[in-house]
Amino acid sequence: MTEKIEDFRSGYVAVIGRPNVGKSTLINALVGEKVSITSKKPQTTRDRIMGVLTTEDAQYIFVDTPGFQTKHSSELLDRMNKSVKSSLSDVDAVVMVIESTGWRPEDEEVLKLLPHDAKNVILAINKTDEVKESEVILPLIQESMKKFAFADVVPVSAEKNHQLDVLLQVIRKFLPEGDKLFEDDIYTDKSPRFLAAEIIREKAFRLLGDELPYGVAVMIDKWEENDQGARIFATLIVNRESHKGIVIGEKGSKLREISRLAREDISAMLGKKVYLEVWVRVRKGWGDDAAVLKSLGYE
Ligand SMILES: Nc1nc2c(ncn2[C@@H]2O[C@H](COP(=O)(O)OP(=O)(O)OP(=O)(O)O)[C@@H](O)[C@H]2O)c(=O)[nH]1
Repeated sequence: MTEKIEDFRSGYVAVIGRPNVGKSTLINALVGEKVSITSKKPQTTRDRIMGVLTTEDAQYIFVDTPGFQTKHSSELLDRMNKSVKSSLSDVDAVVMVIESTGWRPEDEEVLKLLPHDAKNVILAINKTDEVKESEVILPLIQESMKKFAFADVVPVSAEKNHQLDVLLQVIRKFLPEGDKLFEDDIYTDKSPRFLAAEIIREKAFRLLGDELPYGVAVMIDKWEENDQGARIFATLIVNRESHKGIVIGEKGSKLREISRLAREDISAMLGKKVYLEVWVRVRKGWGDDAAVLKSLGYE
């Protein structure tokens, strides 16, 4: 059978929103693969990570963006904000995410990044599972339309997979007609090395909870891989000497647990055995250090 699917569409979709509104969760739910890292702490998505969803009639290439930061300023945050702006050019559709609990000043800041005459911005009102939908959502939609000429507004719950099909149909209208840009089995443009570093960082965030301030980064020092397995050596970089002890934990217990959980996930990702060694190193104020940022890939 060589029946051609009429009107196949494919294009780029930027997902924007302040930290913690659920951008990563939404992309993960849509793409169905773990492409970006979620955590209860804001600012965990530090880079543009693409997830690709191919359906019968469309291919959606999602560009995740870091949360827009307005409160703090350092070189790192500056670069993150620039990355938000650059991800808005060259995309076919923009999905702006807010929470069902309503507009916050930081959401308004994100809105300011959008060109006023943009016709391709869809508002996704996320976490509808957290509110009484019937009472809250309609007024919120009306309020939102006064703030910006959104092309459409879709209430969703990324976590409960609610209304995501509707969101996809709405996005599809903005994608240009054309063939797939990616093969079906490609779901991320990130190297296993990058994803492994993200996994280690996620485990550190999860295990250390509120003990660990934002200043933590992961570097992969060495990566040896063959058909049977991989040997990976990584360093967790923290801001202060006192943070080092927190990450290591009593008799090394925290660091061991971080390594164990990360090893399981990396092994599942690579589909082979993994030996993982994680070290902790102190780097004062790495958030402002251009050289370190560059080595971590934040150009
Ligand atoms: N109840 C509920 N929680 C959600 C939903 N979507 C996301 N969350 C939670 O909200 C928190 C933040 O989600 P993320 O996906 O990390 O948010 P983000 O916008 O990518 O955050 P940054 O990476 O900091 O920019 C996590 O604890 C999610 O589990 C939802 O639909 N319902």
